[in-house]
Amino acid sequence: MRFVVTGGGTGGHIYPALAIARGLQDKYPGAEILYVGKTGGLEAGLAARAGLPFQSIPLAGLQRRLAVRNVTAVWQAARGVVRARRILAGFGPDAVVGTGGYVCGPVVLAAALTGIPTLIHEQNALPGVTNRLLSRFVSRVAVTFADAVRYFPRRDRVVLTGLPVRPEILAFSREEARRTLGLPVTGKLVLCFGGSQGARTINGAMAGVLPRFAGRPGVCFIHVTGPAQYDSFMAALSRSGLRAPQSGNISIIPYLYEMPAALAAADLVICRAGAATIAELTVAGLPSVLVPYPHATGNHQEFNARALERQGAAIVIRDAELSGSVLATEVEQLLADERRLQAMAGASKKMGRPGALADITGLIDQLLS
Ligand SMILES: CC(=O)N[C@H]1[C@@H](OP(=O)(O)OP(=O)(O)OC[C@H]2O[C@@H](n3ccc(=O)[nH]c3=O)[C@H](O)[C@@H]2O)O[C@H](CO)[C@@H](O)[C@@H]1O
Repeated sequence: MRFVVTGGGTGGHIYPALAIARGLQDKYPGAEILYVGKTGGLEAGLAARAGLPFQSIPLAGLQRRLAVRNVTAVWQAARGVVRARRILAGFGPDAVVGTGGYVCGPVVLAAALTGIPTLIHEQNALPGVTNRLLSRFVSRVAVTFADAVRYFPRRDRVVLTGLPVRPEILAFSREEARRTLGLPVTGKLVLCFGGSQGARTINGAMAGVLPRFAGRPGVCFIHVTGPAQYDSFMAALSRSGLRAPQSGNISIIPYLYEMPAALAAADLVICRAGAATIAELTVAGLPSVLVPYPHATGNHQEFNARALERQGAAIVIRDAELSGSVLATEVEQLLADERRLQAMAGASKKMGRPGALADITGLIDQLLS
């Protein structure tokens, strides 16, 4: 079997493509997989690290407003389709899978026009432009959120699968996870992080929240600042009397490599609303306070967050309304209300799709027969 996977621009598009590639390799031992990405994109390095051969297409991104650069971009996209057709003719894939980002456009379109079975995966509750355009041509659209379905005109082709999460996320029991992290087995753990870069406003609010909980029995905090903001966060915190990164029940770190263990150990999470983060929260069945990143394209993080809020799985605080006292009040109330926390955890778990990868590779399998 031979497959092409394509998707690029940000990790948010690339990691699901790599997860699907792994799923296809497991399902079809010996399958050959080619990653097609943008020339000079982040995907080239990540595909190489995943051991996948890579071919590239030169492309410029479209500007959202009317711009001269768009003429070049459209011209490059047309040439991209020609280049993609050549790559596909040379490789001869049985199916092509796209996970969003501009590069997906020419590759998936060229495949669809040549009659190769195609599937695209949409990570967010508000679908991206490329996937919306492509949905008219592809064989199947796999979505992460039920809320995304209405944006695709050909609903009969849309299937709710969820977003494939890294398998380690489900590997820990709560006790094992707490031992791994050196935390007490009893008591509540509040985990707080921004996206992979950290979040300035969440850090600002947490500098007000943490001193209120310092030394309080029965609750501990892990706060992840993001690598670039660690020093300024520690400086801000020391002004309120907390100096050490590890003081009693509070632990402050620049980046959390043990995310799977931390999610298994946590009782409440405070974070942004990126699609991968939300897939992980719901697979783990965790209640959350979500602060969507307000500058994400089309404000899609707010759509992601509201999808959880509507099901009772999360509380949403808008970035502009976040402050130390707003967040501290919310956390106090949640920690004091075990029944509410349990109800939110149950709602979150219901939205989780641990079988997302199997469902996606199953859909691809159907397209082959
Ligand atoms: C700023 C922005 O536009 N981000 C977008 C980007 O998300 P991006 O990939 O940046 O962010 P996500 O929230 O989707 O994923 C973050 C990932 O980093 C991990 N992590 C984070 C912090 C840490 O200390 N350790 C750690 O392991 C999380 O567990 C998660 O797996 O693409 C997603 C999918 O299109 C979108 O939904 C997001 O809105």
